[in-house]
Amino acid sequence: MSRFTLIETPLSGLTLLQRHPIGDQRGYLERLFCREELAAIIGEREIIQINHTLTATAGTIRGMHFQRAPHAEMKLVTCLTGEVFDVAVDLRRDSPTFLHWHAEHLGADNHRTLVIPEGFAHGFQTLTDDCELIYLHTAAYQPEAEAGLNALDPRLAIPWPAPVGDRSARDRDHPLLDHTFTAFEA
Ligand SMILES: Cc1cn([C@H]2C[C@H](O)[C@@H](COP(=O)(O)OP(=O)(O)O[C@H]3O[C@@H](C)C(=O)[C@@H](O)[C@H]3O)O2)c(=O)[nH]c1=O
Repeated sequence: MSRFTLIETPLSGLTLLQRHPIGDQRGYLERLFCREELAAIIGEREIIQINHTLTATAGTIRGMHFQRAPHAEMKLVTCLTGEVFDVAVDLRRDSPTFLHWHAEHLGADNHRTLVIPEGFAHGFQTLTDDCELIYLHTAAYQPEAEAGLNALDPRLAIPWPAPVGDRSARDRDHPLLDHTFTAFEA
């Protein structure tokens, strides 16, 4: 029995997972990750770090973040409590969808995970209070390799669904892309 359906998105390599919980009278059990079932998208990568975040207030935006090469990583992003508008931006040099974004609602109720490969920036807006996300990472955290896009950059024009709430100082300071921008070394 398959625990996941893999759903392609308009951005090649960016995959949505529909998780299939196994329910009974007590509730359910579901897999958040399975190396064997996800081999087609995970390949030889290994999950080497798992992060958990709590975001207290609806409307908060975190991101858009990525790690530069050679520390680029794949992330599997899951929202276990609450609901978020989750966004990935294609930063791959020469990609036909360069700077295009794709968004999915991830939440406790829809059992969906977004698999964000190397070469994408990631961010989200909380749509409920007390959102808890869990991230599975294939590379170690490297603060010196961290980079970001401004979530409110007009060149990205991401239609955040709720009024923009709290953001970290770092995220507010990410510069806007200018007309000379062609690519990050993501
Ligand atoms: C990501 C990370 C942060 N930290 C520290 C740095 C800082 O003191 C504190 C909070 O970090 P940040 O402000 O970067 O947290 P946050 O803004 O939530 O960063 C996250 O944003 C989303 C959009 C992502 O995609 C994640 O990969 C991650 O970049 O935790 C670690 O120690 N290990 C880690 O792996």
